[in-house]
Amino acid sequence: MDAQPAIAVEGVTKRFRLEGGREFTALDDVSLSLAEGEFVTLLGPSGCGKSTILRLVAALEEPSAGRVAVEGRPPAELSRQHRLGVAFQDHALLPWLDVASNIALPFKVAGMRVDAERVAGLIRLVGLSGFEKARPRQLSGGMRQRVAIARALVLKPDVLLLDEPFGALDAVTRRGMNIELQRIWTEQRTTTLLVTHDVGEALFLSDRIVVLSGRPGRVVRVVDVPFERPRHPSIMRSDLFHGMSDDLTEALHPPAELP
Ligand SMILES: Nc1ncnc2c1ncn2[C@@H]1O[C@H](COP(=O)(O)OP(=O)(O)OP(=O)(O)O)[C@@H](O)[C@H]1O
Repeated sequence: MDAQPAIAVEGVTKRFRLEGGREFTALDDVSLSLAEGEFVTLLGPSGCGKSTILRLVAALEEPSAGRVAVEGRPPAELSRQHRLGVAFQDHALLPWLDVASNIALPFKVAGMRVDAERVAGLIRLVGLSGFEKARPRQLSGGMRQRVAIARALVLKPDVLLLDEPFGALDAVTRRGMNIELQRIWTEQRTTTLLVTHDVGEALFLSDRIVVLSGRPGRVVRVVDVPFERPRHPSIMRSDLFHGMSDDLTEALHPPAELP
C-alpha cells in the first residue's frame, strides 16, 4: 500500500461570494498530492488560484467541495498543533523585534519555551549569523525573507508552505535566494509546497511542477523535474533547463493568448 500523502488536495472546488451575491469559482476540481519530503511548486498565471490552494492547505480557507488533508488530517488540526510552517511574500516580521526574536516568535505564540539552540541553528542555516540583534528595517529584502523562512521552520513543521516568498526581490537576489532555499531544503527535507509564477524558480527547486490554468483554476499539467540533487546553479544554463523552461512558459501562456 502507498504511504499516506503528506498533503492531499482531492477534487477541490472553491467558490467565493462576491458583492451583490454573485458567486465566483476560483478553483474547479483541483487534485494534487505531495509525498513526504517532496518539493512541489504550483505554477500559473496571476489569479489562477495558486494562493487559494495554499490558503486551503494552511487552514485559512475551507473548500466549497472536495477535501484537503495534511497527513490524512484536516489542516485546521495541524495548524492548531503548530505543524504547518507558512511564509508569504509580505514576510510580516514584527519591526520592533530583532532577528532572533522574530524567529523565536512561533514558540511564544504556541505558548512553548523558546528553544534558543534551535533559533541559533536556524540563524546559521539561513546564513544570518552576526545579524541576531538586527531589526527588520536594517536588513535587505532577501535577508528579511531568510528570517521569514527560518521562522516558518522553527517549530519543525511537517509541511512548509511558501507563497511567492521572493516575489518582491530583484532577479539577481531572487536567484541567490533560490540557491539558498535549495540548500536549506536539502538539509531539512521538509515537505514543501511553493507558489510562484517564475518558471526558472519552479524548475530549479521542485521535484514536480503543477501547472494551473486561470479562471477557474484547473490543473493543466504536472511535470516531473529530472535534474538530480543536489542541483548546481549551472543546470540553469543547460539546454534541458532552457527547453523545459520554454515549454512551461508556453503552457502558462498558450500562443492563442499572446497578443
Ligand atoms: N476572499 C476572496 N473573495 C473573493 N475572491 C477571491 C478571494 N480570494 C481570492 N479571490 C479570487 O480568486 C482568484 C484566485 O486568487 P489567488 O490569489 O488564489 O490567485 P493567484 O494565482 O495566487 O494570483 P497571484 O499570482 O496574482 O497572487 C482571483 O480572481 C481572486 O480575485
